[in-house]
Amino acid sequence: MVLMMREASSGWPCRAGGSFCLCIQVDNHGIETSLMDDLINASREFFHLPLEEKQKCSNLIDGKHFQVQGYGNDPVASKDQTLDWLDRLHLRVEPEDERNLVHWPEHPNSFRALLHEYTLNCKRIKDCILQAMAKALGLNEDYIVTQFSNKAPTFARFNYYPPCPRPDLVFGVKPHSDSGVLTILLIDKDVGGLQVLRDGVWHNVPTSPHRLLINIGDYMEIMSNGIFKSPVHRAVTNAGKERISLAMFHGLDLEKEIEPAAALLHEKQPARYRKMKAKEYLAGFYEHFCRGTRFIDSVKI
Ligand SMILES: O=C(O)CCC(=O)C(=O)O
Ligand SMILES: [Fe+2]
Repeated sequence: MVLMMREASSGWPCRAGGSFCLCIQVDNHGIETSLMDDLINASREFFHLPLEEKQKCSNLIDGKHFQVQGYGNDPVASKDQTLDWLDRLHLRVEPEDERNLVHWPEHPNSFRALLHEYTLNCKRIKDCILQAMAKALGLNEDYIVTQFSNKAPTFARFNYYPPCPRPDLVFGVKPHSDSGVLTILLIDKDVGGLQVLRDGVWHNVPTSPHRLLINIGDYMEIMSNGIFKSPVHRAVTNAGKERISLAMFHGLDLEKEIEPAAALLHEKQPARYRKMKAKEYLAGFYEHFCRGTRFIDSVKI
C-alpha cells in the first residue's frame, strides 16, 4: 500500500522544541470511495430515524445510567457541564468477538456489514502508519504495533451535528485531544467544522471527499515521550446544514501500562510522563473531558 501523507495545511505538522503536533491527511489509502460513502449514508439514515427507533441502541441503561457504547450524548457529570451539540453512535468494533450487537443499528440493514468492512481497512492503515511513526522515532518498526494485544479496543464513533440555531453559543465537540494511540477520522465531505489549534490559533480543516485525517492520541504522545504531540481540536456548529463525521479510535488493552518507550530515554532525556494503566488513563480522560480540561497535562512529570 502506498500512502500519501501531506501536511494538513501549510506549516503542519507544527514543530515546537523538537516535538511535532501530528495531524496528517492521507490520500491513496486504498479504501473504496463507495464503501466510505455507503457507510456515511447508512449512518445518516440511522440518525434520521425517529427517536424511538434510535433509542433501541441507547447508551443509557433503563433510560438513566450511562454506558460508553450506544446511541446518545456524552455522560453528564455535573449540572454546570457544558454539553456539546451532537448526537453520537459509539460502538466497540474490535476485538471482533467482543462486539455487542445490541448497540449496532439493524436499520438500515447494510450498516453492520459496511462498518465491519471499514474496520478491517482502518486496521490495515493504522498498522502502516504506526510502522512509519516508529521508524521516524528511531524505534524498531514494529514497536508500536506490538503494543496492541488481541484485547486492544477500537471504537467507531459516528458524530451527527444537526444544524444549530446559535452556533455562537455551543460547540459540536468542545476542544480536546483524543485519548488513544491514533484516530482515523473521516470528516463530512461537504460541510466543514473541524478546527485544529496551533500556536493558540484555531485553523479550519478543509473538507476533501474521501481523504482521511489521522490524529495521534495521548497514548502516542506518552509513548513517544512528547516527541509527537496529540493535537487539540474541536468541531464548530453551523445554522444551515447537518454534518457527519466518523472517528475510529485505536486504543490499548485496559490492563496495558502506557509509558514512554525505553529506547527513547537517556540521562539527558528522562521520561516526561508518568506510567499508568490504560484503564486509569481513560477514567481520568473522561473526567477531564466533561470539564473541558486535558488529563494529559496532569500526567506530565
Ligand atoms: O467531527 C469532527 O470533525 C471531529 C470529531 C472528533 O474530534 C472526535 O470524535 O473525537
Ligand atoms: Fe477528537
